[in-house]
Amino acid sequence: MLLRLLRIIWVITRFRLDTLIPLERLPWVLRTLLRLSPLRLVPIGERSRGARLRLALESLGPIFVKFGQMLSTRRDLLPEDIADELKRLQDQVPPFPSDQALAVVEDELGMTVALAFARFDADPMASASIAQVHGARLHTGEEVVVKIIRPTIERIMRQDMALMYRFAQFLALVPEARRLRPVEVVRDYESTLFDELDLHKEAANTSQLKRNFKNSPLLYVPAIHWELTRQRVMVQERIYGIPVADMAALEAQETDLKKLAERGVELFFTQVFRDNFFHADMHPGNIFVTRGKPHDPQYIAIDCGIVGSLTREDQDYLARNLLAFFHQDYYEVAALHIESGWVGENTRANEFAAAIRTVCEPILEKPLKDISFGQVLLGLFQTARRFDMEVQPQLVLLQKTLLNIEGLGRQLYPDLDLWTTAKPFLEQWMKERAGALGFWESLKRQAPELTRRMPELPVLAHQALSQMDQEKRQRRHQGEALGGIRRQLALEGRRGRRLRLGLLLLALALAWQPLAQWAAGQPWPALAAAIIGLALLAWH
Ligand SMILES: Nc1ncnc2c1ncn2[C@@H]1O[C@H](COP(=O)(O)OP(=O)(O)OP(=O)(O)O)[C@@H](O)[C@H]1O
Repeated sequence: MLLRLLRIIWVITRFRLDTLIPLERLPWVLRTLLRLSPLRLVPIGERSRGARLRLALESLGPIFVKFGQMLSTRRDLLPEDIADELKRLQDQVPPFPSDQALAVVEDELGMTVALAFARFDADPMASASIAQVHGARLHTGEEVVVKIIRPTIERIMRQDMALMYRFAQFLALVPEARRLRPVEVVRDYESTLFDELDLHKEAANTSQLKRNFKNSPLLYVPAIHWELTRQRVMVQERIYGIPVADMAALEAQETDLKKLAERGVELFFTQVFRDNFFHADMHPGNIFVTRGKPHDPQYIAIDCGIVGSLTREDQDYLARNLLAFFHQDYYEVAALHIESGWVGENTRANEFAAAIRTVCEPILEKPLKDISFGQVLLGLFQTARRFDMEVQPQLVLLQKTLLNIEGLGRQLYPDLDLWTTAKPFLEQWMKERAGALGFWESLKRQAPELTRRMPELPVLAHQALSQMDQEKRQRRHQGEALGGIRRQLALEGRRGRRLRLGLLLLALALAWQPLAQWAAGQPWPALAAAIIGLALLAWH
């Protein structure tokens, strides 16, 4: 640990990462310390601040490289020049030796490799910072891939994460850096990183995605071999699709690229709105296209380590905002945020709408084919943050996925009109949400809570009625001074009675079962008193 810390200090010195912190904004103690530190004797060199940060992360190893890659997508937090540089980060990690791979497999499966597989390829097909993939064949003759977690990665991860936390805590002391929420960012990273360590989770996500798209023309997901899957080993059906970035191969089989690009958008919105379960690591390396179906192109997805799902509120937020944007109704966007408490209730809708307009108008000015949903959402999050809205990590994950999907779609078919492809999805979803189906769904969801609160309903109904009466009396009092309002009051009185009766009936209907049980155990006088009480309540 100490050695690792010393190495990090050395890297910070060598790449003069201290220059990323604006000295003038530091508390005076830190400022003085840094001014006097021998660090400043090391020349900065000609490289930009982004390039120095990138090189520093690369020299600190795969966990830091992955962290940098994750940061590069947080354009809502980082300056553009740094985000651009971090995007260039590559994790070039050498594969681990095949005898170590075999040892992990045998240890996890509790049997020899020869017993589990008819063939196991010693040379890996791919090797990344956390896992390595080998080809193999089962005794049934089926070709599979075996994904194996790097043997020492967990220990390195724990060490590096502990250091990253320390560093984030230090950064949080600097007022300017606190805005970047360093500790939260590291915590987010930690949870996705450790999720990737457990291949059981990835396998479960894969199975779920497969079930969601069973028999779908949009997506094929290779099957998991559960009997050979453990926490550090996952065995999956091998696929032979065309990598989605291989334009030459897609064109050679005359793939309908327009359809493929549109299906990408459709796939994304189906995952987000129909299933509320989306693959959140949609980079081109994880997406393939089925061979031999050029006019009915189907995607294949692998690597479901990171998935996302939204709360119903966030789903609602997303759909309503995207539609409002689509209609360029910034005031509606602002009102939505205030109404649902996403930004402080003292926010002025006008000011907020103006701020959103400033960010989004230049984006929406472009021709449809150049508009990016992801950019629009990013602009919204950046603005909302200025108005003290806490953007949920799952929404950020979604926004990143959306940017990926758009990038992918436009690369396949540059004229892809995302809005037109997505609009029917959003509108259909809003219709279902607002219509009878949505009401039924929400009733089903709330049923347990309603049953729990049923016995309280008569009391709650009585409280509501008393309050209505009190308000009516107050208004009548004011109304006497204003003569002409009487007729209005009479009308309201009738409406009030109807409402009261309705409420009482509803309360009785909902509380019927517990009331009947209670009544069965009561002596006559108590029951009679209860009936008289209810009658008075209705008449009052
Ligand atoms: N089911 C499969 N069939 C064929 N090839 C596969 C399959 N699964 C993985 N691969 C190959 O192995 C590579 C790495 O797989 P995967 O993305 O699952 O690993 P990873 O360690 O998470 O990599 P990364 O971090 O780069 O996404 C893929 O790009 C693909 O070439």
